[in-house]
Amino acid sequence: MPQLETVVAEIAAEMAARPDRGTVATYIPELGRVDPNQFAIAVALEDGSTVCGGDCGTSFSIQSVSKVFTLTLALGLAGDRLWNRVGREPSGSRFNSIVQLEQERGIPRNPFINAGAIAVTDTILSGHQPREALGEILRFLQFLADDDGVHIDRAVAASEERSGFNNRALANFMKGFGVIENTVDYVLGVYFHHCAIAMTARQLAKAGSFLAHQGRNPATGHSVVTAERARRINAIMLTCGHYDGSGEFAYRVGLPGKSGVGGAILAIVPGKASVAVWSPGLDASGNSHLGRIALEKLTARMGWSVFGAPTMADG
Ligand SMILES: NC(=O)CC[C@H](N)C(=O)O
Repeated sequence: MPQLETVVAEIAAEMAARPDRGTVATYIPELGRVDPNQFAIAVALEDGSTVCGGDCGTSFSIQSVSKVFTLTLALGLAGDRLWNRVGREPSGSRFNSIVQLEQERGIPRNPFINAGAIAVTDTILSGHQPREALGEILRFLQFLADDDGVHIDRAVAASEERSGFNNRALANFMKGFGVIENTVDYVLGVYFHHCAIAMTARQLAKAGSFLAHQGRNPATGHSVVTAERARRINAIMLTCGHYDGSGEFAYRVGLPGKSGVGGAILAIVPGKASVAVWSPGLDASGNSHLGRIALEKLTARMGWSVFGAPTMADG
């Protein structure tokens, strides 16, 4: 097996040189200003070390990758009752689609599409002021990354607040079905701000590490969730983490993963590593174009797919 350091350096160099970079999201205007010529990869390992390549110290908007962490918090608060208001099936639809909600009585298909994540945020908000709920989410990420530098990008949050008509439609529609309990504007305020959390690839890889190691963060020694819960979150990441691109991601990369429209992907190699990649240009499903290609190369070269190591016949 090649050395991880060599593979990461090669991938960072290959990605920096590629002309095809995808298209940055513009429906949140502030994200449209990000330079697509950036790429970062960080691999957090069981011994607490992190192997990095590219723009690893640059903060980016984690967007929907935050939904892995809000799901973790909401399961901690509500346990399996959470599944009464959000499903666990892939949607096969775009991340912000509304069509299934009417047919399925306002219950979103899974916690990673926008509707599902808004319902999860509503669960975290219950019994709190919006500011407190947001503080809980931010502190959870700082705790997991073991780094107080994790912060909220207020300009991105304000930009989404101004342009989030689709999410307002989803939240109001669910409120009409009685699925959202709190004031819609409060729920959306917390949702927009947790999507606007900014992290570096190194911080994000470390924050995801508990999912690779049976619920325990190896860098800090903290038990975050039970092994069973970590396994189940990974299962939902594998089946739903890339929206209507989830099948393609499983086929090409073969890892539980969660993407965001800021161009980040968090991918989990169970028992081995937590990997964060970031490149702002997206593919047609709204997932990082080069991020996915980089992960495909990493899993192939390291033999890290959960579906089995490559053989000589793979070439
Ligand atoms: N896929 C994403 O990252 C979507 C998150 C974004 N904040 C939205 O709600 O549209």
